[in-house]
Amino acid sequence: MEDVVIKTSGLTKDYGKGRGVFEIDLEVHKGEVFGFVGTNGSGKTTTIRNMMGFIRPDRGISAVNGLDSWKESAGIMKHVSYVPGEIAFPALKTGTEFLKTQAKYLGVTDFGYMNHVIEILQLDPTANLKRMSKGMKQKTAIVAALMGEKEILVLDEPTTGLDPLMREAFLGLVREEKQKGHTIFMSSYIFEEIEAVCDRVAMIKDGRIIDTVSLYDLRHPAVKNFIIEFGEAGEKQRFLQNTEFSAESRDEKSLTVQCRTSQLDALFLSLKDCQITNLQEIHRSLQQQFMSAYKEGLAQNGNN
Ligand SMILES: Nc1ncnc2c1ncn2[C@@H]1O[C@H](COP(=O)(O)OP(=O)(O)OP(=O)(O)O)[C@@H](O)[C@H]1O
Repeated sequence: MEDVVIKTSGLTKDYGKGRGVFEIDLEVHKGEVFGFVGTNGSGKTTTIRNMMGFIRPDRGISAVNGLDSWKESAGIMKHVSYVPGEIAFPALKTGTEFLKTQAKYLGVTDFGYMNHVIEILQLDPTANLKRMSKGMKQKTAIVAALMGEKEILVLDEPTTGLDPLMREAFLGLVREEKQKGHTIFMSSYIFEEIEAVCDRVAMIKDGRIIDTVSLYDLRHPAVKNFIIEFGEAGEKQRFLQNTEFSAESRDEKSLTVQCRTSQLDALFLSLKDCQITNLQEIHRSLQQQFMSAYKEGLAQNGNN
C-alpha cells in the first residue's frame, strides 16, 4: 500500500527463553494514530527499538518511510520524533539548557510550537534536570520530541508519570498532531487513553501480535446490545413474549436485547407503545477486546 509509513514484516528479536518479539507484522498508514498495547514485558519497547533502528532484528524487516530501520536509521531520524520509554538526559543543568541543545540539534529556530507544548503540559523547564520529578522528566522529553514538528511520532509509553489531567492534556496534543496529518505510533498499557485517540490498535502478548482492531469497528459493531428498562414489569414481560429479537431478562423491569444495526428501526418500532425509562447501548471496550483475544490465545495454546 502506498500510504504505509511504518511497516514491519516477520520482525523477530529473540532474547531466548521465550523473551523478545516474534513475527511482528504491522502496517501504519499516513495520518493514522496507531496504538500498541500489551502488558509489562510483552515486547512493546523491543518492537519500537527495532523500528527506530537501535537494535538489529534476528529476522524480518522494519521500515519507516520506505527506509530500512537498521540500515538507514540516520535517514529515518530526519522524519521521526521519538519519546523513549526510559528517559536518560545528558549531563546538563536545567531543562531549558537541554531543550536549547535539542533545538540546535533539530535545527529549530521558531520556538512558537515548543512554547505551546510547554504551556499545554504546564512544564517549568527552568528546573534542575536531575531534581525533576518523573512527570516533569516525561514532560521535558515530550517537549524535546514534539518541538521538531516531524511528520512521524514514535512514542513509547509517553504518559508514564503524568497525572490524569496531564494525560488528558497530552492526548490533546496527539489530536493536534493528527490534525496536521502527522502519523503517530504510540505504545501504552492504559487502554482508555489508546481508546481515546487511536484509529487502530495492535495488541501484543508474549512477543506476538494477538489482535489488531479498528476503533471505528469496535464502536460500530454489526450487532449491538442494549439494556432496556421498562416503566412496568408487565410491559417488559409482554415485550419478552412477543419480540423476535434475542432478549434476556436482567431484573424485574429491565432486559438486554441483541439487535443487528440494520434492524434498529424494527427494534425501536416494536418499543413505540412501551413506556421506556432507560435505554443504554452496551459498548465493548478495548480492554474487553484484549481480554478475549488474550483468552483465545491461551485456549489455542492449550493452557486454558
Ligand atoms: N536486551 C535484552 N536482553 C534480554 N532480554 C531482553 C532485552 N530487552 C528486552 N528483553 C526481554 O524481552 C521481553 C520484552 O521486553 P520489552 O521491554 O520489549 O517489553 P515492554 O512491553 O516494553 O514492557 P514494559 O511495559 O514493562 O516496558 C521481556 O521479557 C524483556 O525482559
